[in-house]
Amino acid sequence: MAQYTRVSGIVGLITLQNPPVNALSAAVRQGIVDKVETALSDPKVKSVVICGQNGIFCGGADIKEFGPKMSGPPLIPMIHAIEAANKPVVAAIEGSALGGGLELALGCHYRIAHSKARLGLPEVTLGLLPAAGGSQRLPRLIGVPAALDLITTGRHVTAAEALQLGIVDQVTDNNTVDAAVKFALSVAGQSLDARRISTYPCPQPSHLDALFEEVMQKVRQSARGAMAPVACVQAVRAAATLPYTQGLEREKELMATLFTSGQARALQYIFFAQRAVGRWRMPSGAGWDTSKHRPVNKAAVIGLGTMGQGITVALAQTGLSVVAIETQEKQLMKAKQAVSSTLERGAKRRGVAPPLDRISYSQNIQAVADVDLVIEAVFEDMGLKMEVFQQLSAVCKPGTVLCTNTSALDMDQLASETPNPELVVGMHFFSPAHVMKLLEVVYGPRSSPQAVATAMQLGKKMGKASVVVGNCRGFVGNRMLMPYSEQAFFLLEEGATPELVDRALEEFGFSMGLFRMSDLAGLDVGWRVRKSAGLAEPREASGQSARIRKGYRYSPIADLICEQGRFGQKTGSGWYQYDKPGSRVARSDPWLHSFLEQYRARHGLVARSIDHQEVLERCLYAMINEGFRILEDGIAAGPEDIDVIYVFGYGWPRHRGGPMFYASMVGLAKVLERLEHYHQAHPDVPYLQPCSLLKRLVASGSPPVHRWREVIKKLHSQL
Ligand SMILES: C/C=C(\C)C(=O)SCCNC(=O)CCNC(=O)[C@H](O)C(C)(C)COP(=O)(O)OP(=O)(O)OC[C@H]1O[C@@H](n2cnc3c(N)ncnc32)[C@H](O)[C@@H]1OP(=O)(O)O
Repeated sequence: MAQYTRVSGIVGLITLQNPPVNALSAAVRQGIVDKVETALSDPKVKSVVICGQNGIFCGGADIKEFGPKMSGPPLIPMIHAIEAANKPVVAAIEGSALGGGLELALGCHYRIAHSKARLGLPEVTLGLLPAAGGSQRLPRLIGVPAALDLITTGRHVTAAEALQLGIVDQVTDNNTVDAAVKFALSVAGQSLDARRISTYPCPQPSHLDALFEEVMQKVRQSARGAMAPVACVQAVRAAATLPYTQGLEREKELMATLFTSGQARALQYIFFAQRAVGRWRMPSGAGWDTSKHRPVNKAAVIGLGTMGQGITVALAQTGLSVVAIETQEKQLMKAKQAVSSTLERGAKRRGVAPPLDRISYSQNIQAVADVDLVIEAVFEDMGLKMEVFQQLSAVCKPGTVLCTNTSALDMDQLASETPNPELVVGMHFFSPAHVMKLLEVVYGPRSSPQAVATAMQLGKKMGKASVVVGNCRGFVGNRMLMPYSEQAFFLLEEGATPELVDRALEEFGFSMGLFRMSDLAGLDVGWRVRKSAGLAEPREASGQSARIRKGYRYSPIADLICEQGRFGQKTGSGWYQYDKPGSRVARSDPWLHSFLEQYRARHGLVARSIDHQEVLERCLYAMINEGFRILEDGIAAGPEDIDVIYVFGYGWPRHRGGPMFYASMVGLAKVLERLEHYHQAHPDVPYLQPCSLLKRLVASGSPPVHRWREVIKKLHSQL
């Protein structure tokens, strides 16, 4: 797992070999220990180069091997032995040097990087800290503020930034190993006293306490209950205040708490889930490995409202030629200006030229005649979308993939408007589309695997976490949102306030509670959907029937709020009040509280005290229950798909791994028991009735989340 050769007569070359990313598995660590010993004991060898095979230095510790019983040589003494060597050791960094990979490089005496290499300590994103000496060496090398930034965010830096920070000694555009060998020859025999980072004093910034206090506050605010970023700050503080060996002890102590934590498990699960969703499969059996995508060089966006503008920006930033269509001249001009200034701002941030000339604007749909793929993003109205699809079918060249950016409409109905329904898929972007990472790629019964593969490939190119889902009302994300918000409305009827519900959800880790989020998104959107579904009809002001639809419990509270013209932030009031329309600071609203009291009185409801636990159980377990139904219906292929959707698109706290992973951590039997309890109390709420897949999983001993697919497969084969 590590190869050793002697090059240029006196340089020992150690090559890490563990495809695809040369992760530091037990075998690789053993290989490094053995080959370093060989090199150091060979009198002909005067210096050593460490590199990785296939153009990547090292992706860090092998995450798949993490567990209670770790075998193989530990990293800390291995890296220490390299640093203590009496012959210069040079790291030749190509591709990535991440986590343990960078820590290994920091143990070397010199670091040469290729100009395209990326370096970083992303352990925090896996619920860990750089505990192979990284939290102690990096601040000694580049100073406390820069080390805090890298370690608490886990961000990867380019070779150029690494050079500027002082992480690497040289950057090359040529063959990195050749450059490192040349460098190793030049430093052979030189003193290494000044090259061992662990012996450096840690640079002391002025106002050390204030700096740490400020960073800790920032981290606590953005981490929302995540432990790792806090531990990272504590570890760097140890580097700044303690001698190296004591700092290392502190690093070890902090890591011990993180390593076995549920948060680390959740974050590592999400790391693999994000990659697993790329291996998509449709119920027909066709999937990522059997379906070839069509090349997309030119795409069109139809409809330049907020969503269409965001999609246009995202496509242009990906390097595609884009035809942007908007029939209303005034809106076209407004959109052109908005798209251009977003592209200019983004380009300025990245220090590149804005890709303005990649976009052509038109009011005429004929302009899409030669594009490879179209994304329709007009107003959420089936009649309008059908009209657009009919026009597209007449205009587009044969084979053009037609995508609809609907969040809830039936994409199969749209497909039926075209002579080639196999070319139609949904691409559900999230607003703002150039920022939000999630993309739901929706297939209907007639969508071809090639059309799905094309949309998935485009999503990947755009840097989206793209998830393939089946066609149903709300797909996965919005479908699960229905029971979640319904429970929140019921809780208001029973005595809660928006503030109480939001506080419980935010303490759980959501970036925003449901009511604050709804105010931001706009309450009128849901109102329009409920009206078109025949739910939000004007009814008697009081009496049971006002709170019943189709025989089930319904809360008209949100409809009544909308009837008052309270659509959220944009109108200056919704579930909260705002200083003025468009203002973002939500304030508790006495009007809303007295409205709730009057509402309860009118309907004969007696307010009771509701605690955070009930808020979480009712909102989250109802949502999770729907997640199980989605799996049962085959709309999502596995729990990972649902979890990636929730973490990347709905603000679910990443350190809790997504709703389905969370259910497995809580215990499926407990989730089932609480759902049964609440369903007994509210028998007229179907979302609380435990779904049969959940019962089946509990009956089969609540297997871990990665084994649910087996149970689902068995269930489907019996249907
Ligand atoms: C204590 C803890 C210590 C000392 C650590 O080092 S923790 C690990 C820190 N390292 C990381 O967090 C890096 C994780 N990896 C990546 O960011 C990326 O994989 C990459 C930038 C190194 C390469 O990206 P890319 O080319 O896009 O490839 P993929 O991300 O798709 O990965 C390819 C497959 O390799 C698997 N992989 C990647 N890194 C690791 C790892 N450190 N351990 C185990 N396996 C890893 C990844 O899961 C892909 O495999 P599949 O899931 O597709 O089977």
